[in-house]
Amino acid sequence: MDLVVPVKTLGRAKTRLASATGGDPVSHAALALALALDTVTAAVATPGVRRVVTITSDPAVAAEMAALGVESVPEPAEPGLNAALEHGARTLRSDRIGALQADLPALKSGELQAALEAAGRRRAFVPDRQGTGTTLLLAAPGGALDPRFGVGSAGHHRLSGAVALLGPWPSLRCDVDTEEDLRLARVLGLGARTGNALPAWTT
Ligand SMILES: Nc1nc2c(ncn2[C@@H]2O[C@H](COP(=O)(O)OP(=O)(O)OP(=O)(O)O)[C@@H](O)[C@H]2O)c(=O)[nH]1
Ligand SMILES: C=C(OP(=O)(O)O)C(=O)O
Repeated sequence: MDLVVPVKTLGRAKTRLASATGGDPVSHAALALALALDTVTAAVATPGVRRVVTITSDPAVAAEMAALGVESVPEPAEPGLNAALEHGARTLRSDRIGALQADLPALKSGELQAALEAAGRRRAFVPDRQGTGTTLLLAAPGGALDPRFGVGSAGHHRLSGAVALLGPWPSLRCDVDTEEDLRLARVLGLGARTGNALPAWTT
C-alpha cells in the first residue's frame, strides 16, 4: 500500500485551530506542521505501508518530511484537496493506493495496519469519529482513488461505493480540526512533536 498525505501550506492550514495557539502565526504553523509530522511518522512505521508521499507546496513541510525520509510532490495548478490527491495518486503510479489525512497526531501504527487489513481488496474508507468526515480512503487494487473529501465526505465516499470501515481504531478516527479534537487526541496519546508544539493550556 502506498499512501498519499495532503498537507496544506502551513500559513493557511488548520484555521479552526487558530484559537489553540492564541492567534500567534508562528506557533500555529508549528502546530500544523507537528500534526502532519506525527501522522506521517506513524504511517511510515506501519507494516503493510510501502511508501508515503506528501502532497504539498510548502517548502518547510517538504524539508521536514525529507528529514523523515518522506518524499513530497508539489500540488497541481488546480486548487483544492481532491485535485491534490488525484495528482498525488497519478504521480505514485501504484497498484494499491490510499489517502490519509495529515491531522491525526495520535495515530497508532497498529490501528492503521488493522484498518488496511480490514479493507482487504475492497475500495474502503474510515470515517472520522463524528462519522461525517473521512480520515483514510483506500482504492481497490488497480482501481482509482476517486477522492471526495470535503464537508460530508463520509456520505460521499459511501455513495460512490466505498465500504465504511468501523473498527476499534480511535486514533485513526480522531482528526484534529478544533481544540476539542486536540483534547481528545491528547487523551489517546499525542505524537511527540504535537505534544511539544502544544501551548501551555493543555498541560
Ligand atoms: N495539499 C493540500 N492539502 C490540503 C488542502 N486542503 C486541505 N488539505 C489537507 O487535507 C487534510 C484535511 O484538511 P482540513 O481538515 O480541512 O484542514 P484545513 O483546511 O487545514 O483546516 P481548516 O482551515 O480548519 O478547514 C489536512 O491534512 C490538510 O492539510 C489543499 O488544498 N492542498
Ligand atoms: C476534508 C475533510 O476533513 P475535515 O472534516 O477534517 O475538514 C473530510 O473529512 O473530508
